[in-house]
Amino acid sequence: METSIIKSQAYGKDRVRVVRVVRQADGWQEIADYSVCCLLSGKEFESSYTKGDNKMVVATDSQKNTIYYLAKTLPADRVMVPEVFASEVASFMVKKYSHVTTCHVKIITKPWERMQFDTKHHPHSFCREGKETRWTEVFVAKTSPPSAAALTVSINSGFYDLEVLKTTNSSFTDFWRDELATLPDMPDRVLSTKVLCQWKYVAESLEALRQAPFDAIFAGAKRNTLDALANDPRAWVHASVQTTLYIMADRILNDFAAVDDVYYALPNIHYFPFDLSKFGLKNLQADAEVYMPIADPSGYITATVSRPPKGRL
Ligand SMILES: O=c1[nH]c(=O)c2[nH]c(=O)[nH]c2[nH]1
Repeated sequence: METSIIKSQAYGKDRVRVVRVVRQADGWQEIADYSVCCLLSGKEFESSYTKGDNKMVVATDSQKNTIYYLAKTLPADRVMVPEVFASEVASFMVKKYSHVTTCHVKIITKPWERMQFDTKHHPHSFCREGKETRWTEVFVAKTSPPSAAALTVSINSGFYDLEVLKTTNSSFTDFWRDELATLPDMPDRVLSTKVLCQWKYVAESLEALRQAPFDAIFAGAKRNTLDALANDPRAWVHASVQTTLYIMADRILNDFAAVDDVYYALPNIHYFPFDLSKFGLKNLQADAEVYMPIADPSGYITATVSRPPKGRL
């Protein structure tokens, strides 16, 4: 006789690859290319885990079908923005099935960029530039007591794998010194990182959330990340990865009221000047020109940044 209890459960389909094309009469076409994960939870699924009873199980195959069905039947503007499409899928599941209490939808996008020839954008051809990957994660839940009419929603979005490098105007000096510290002060160094940036949206309702400028926020988060790293004129911003991270996040919070907090994970991928003194060559500190990138280990600098409590919207 089994005595264990289910503490939590969620099941569904992962890596549902769906591509939606929007064709305009003048030949201009848009593409959205997604990998979708859809997971359902609810008390009534417990017996499928504990008793071999599948009666309440919405097959993961049906969940996959629903994603394609919605990609076809929803108006294009509810499919082409990943946050909006994820919200549509999640709220559809929660509303359609009375025994589904929460639905979690994650979308990873494939960033096709429109081809450009002599500054002219091509109407229907795209290429993959191999840059960052945009993703979003939506949770829709029935409020308690459960009611299909009232849903709570939360959205996290972000991007990862934005690889950047700068060859000067980054430093790391005046850090804690003790018998375990061997790193010399680095008043100027190569800085390289692979940015993971994610942000949380604030909204009263699904309807209010639909108004958020998701695409502009994604573009702004990326722009602020690059601009803070490359162009911020204040020397202290470049004193460490920590300070640069803080300024990146602060800029996003200042630019976008719909963003509640911003999380960054910035690996500090070390590029150490190679010591060539044995060959009579100066290549350290101010003489550094030849570097050895170190795959492992890397630094790993993270923080979540938000507005101060009273300054929140
Ligand atoms: O920007 C940096 N922050 C650190 O905390 C750190 N630690 C380290 O060894 N190098 C660096 N660089």
